[in-house]
Amino acid sequence: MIEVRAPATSANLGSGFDVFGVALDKPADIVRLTKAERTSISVNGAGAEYIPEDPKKNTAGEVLRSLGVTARVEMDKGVRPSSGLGSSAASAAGVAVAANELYDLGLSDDELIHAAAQGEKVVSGEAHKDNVAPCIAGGFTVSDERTTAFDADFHVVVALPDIVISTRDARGALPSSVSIQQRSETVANASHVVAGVLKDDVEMVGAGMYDDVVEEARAPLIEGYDEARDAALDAGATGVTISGAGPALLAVCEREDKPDVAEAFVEGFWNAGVESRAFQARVGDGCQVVKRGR
Ligand SMILES: Nc1ncnc2c1ncn2[C@@H]1O[C@H](COP(=O)(O)OP(=O)(O)OP(=O)(O)O)[C@@H](O)[C@H]1O
Ligand SMILES: N[C@@H](CCO)C(=O)O
Repeated sequence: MIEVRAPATSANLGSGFDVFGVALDKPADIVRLTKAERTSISVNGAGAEYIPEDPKKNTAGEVLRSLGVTARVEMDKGVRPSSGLGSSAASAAGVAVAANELYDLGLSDDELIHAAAQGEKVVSGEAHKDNVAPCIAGGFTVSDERTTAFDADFHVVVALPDIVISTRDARGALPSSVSIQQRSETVANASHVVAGVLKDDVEMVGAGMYDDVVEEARAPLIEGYDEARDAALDAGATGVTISGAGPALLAVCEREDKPDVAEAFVEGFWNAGVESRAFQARVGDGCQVVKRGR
């Protein structure tokens, strides 16, 4: 038996749509794998009632299939599904890491990320890696065919409004083309996110997250987006963006501003008539084996 802690992640960081991601120090899923002749999945915890246990419909089942192994999978969900915090990816990544250990597969991080991304296909129809990569490698990641992981240590606040958005629907809201000017602005902003991570400069990371393509298309799906974003920026956030496909919002800020930013987020949503909760976090590690047994 192998038990793995798989952290929540925040994909995109605004300008890095489908490419950037960060691992968060909380919340996390716990995934337990035991060798078995056929794959079975049981799900408990946050939003378990919305998560299929059929291996063909659960990201975990698809990952095991792509690795060519079978196992009994028990998951305790700490990351609520359809919130924008990489819930489906946490299971996919956790199972990939656990199966690698359980069956001694000897796979590299890049190979595990590729396998975990096959699980994401079950949910959104595409094998994007921007959640599974930081979930496995930790820190800040840049992914296309391969993944580059950077140590990153900055503080964030996450707001979770009482709204449900599926990744599939949020992708359906996107424009099919962008102007050449939007393209160069996005390249500049995304470059500043990477430079900010490398220089440990939260002002630069926050400013670089600005995005007027994906963010503008998705903001109308999140009631209270403008109010919550403006309130968090006024309270000291250096940048605010939709986390993954939403509805969670992610603010980057200095450590000492976290309580004010969290309060401002909740008040901003409240002023728009939307209930929410906010929590303080920081960029953290990827999947960790927490227990080994028989
Ligand atoms: N193991 C799993 N954990 C969570 N959701 C799963 C899992 N397997 C399948 N799903 C389905 O995936 C959907 C949630 O995934 P979705 O990508 O929409 O949200 P998310 O992973 O929380 O957010 P994001 O990718 O935007 O960060 C739900 O419909 C859920 O039933
Ligand atoms: N990059 C993805 C993340 C959600 O899984 C999106 O924004 O659609």
